Amino acid sequence: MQQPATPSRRQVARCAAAVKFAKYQGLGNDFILVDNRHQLEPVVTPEQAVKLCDRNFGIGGDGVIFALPSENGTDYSMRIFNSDGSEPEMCGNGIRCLARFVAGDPRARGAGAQLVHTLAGLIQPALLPDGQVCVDMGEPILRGPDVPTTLQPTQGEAVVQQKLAVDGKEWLMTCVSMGNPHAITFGLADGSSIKVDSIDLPGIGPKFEHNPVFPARTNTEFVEVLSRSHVRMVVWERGAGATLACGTGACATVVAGVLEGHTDRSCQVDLPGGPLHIEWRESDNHIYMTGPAELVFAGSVDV
Ligand SMILES: N[C@@H](CCC[C@H](N)C(=O)O)C(=O)O
Repeated sequence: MQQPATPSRRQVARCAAAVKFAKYQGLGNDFILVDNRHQLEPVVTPEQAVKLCDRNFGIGGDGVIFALPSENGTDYSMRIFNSDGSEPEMCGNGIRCLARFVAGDPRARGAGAQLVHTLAGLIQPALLPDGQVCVDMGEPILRGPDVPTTLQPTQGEAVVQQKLAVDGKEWLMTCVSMGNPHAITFGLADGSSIKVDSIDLPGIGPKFEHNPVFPARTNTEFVEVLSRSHVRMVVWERGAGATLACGTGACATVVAGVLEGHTDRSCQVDLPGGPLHIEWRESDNHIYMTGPAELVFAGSVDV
């Protein structure tokens, strides 16, 4: 009779690997955060991230985010896996959450600024006395679907709408990169404006995300203008689907709003999960995003 195979020590160790995590949310955009500063390689693989993000069989989240060892003199590095296992360059709500997580005590107030290395360059979150986090997100990059161009302040008035046919309609899109790609629409080529309540996100979102004009896929923002300093936005995220908020998406929305002449440089962006304040500062061409980040719970999970 064949004996049942005895698992090797290595297999046992892998089965039993417990990963400590904290789940945070920024306006309902929720993440599983892991302190990975002891080693360069994330302790969770993209495949394991998909399982951890599953809302029925896992912890549940829009992504898994790692604080990694410092690079280039920064305080630490950040990487993220989307809930589909893909790796984006940046995450605005996520970096606010990570900044509070790394600061230690989730109730810590005003712990000062951090310098974080990301795949989108250097990003600087600062914890505010009221518990919110203000992030210097760096400079936006304006690009059409294929040719990236660094956006200079002197080009601030340029209109960059491009027509894109999706679902039998011609959408006017402005594409802005915050390190990760965003396609923003305020309306259709026939002159009609977006009403966010009438957008069928699950129906239409994937048709933008996987449109061949976006070789790296895209995040898509549908924006309704309430005033020059106040917009509503819903988002279909690359690799995560409909989320309650998207920080990089809110930043890209205000850049597009300024370029298309809809908004001022300082603007409140209302998302399904709540408001973010965005300022595209003229003096340095950087975008500053301010919003909340809250601990949901912490624990340990076997991967
Ligand atoms: N929710 C994030 C963006 C996360 C990355 C995005 N799904 C992508 O693939 O680019 C944010 O708050 O910015």
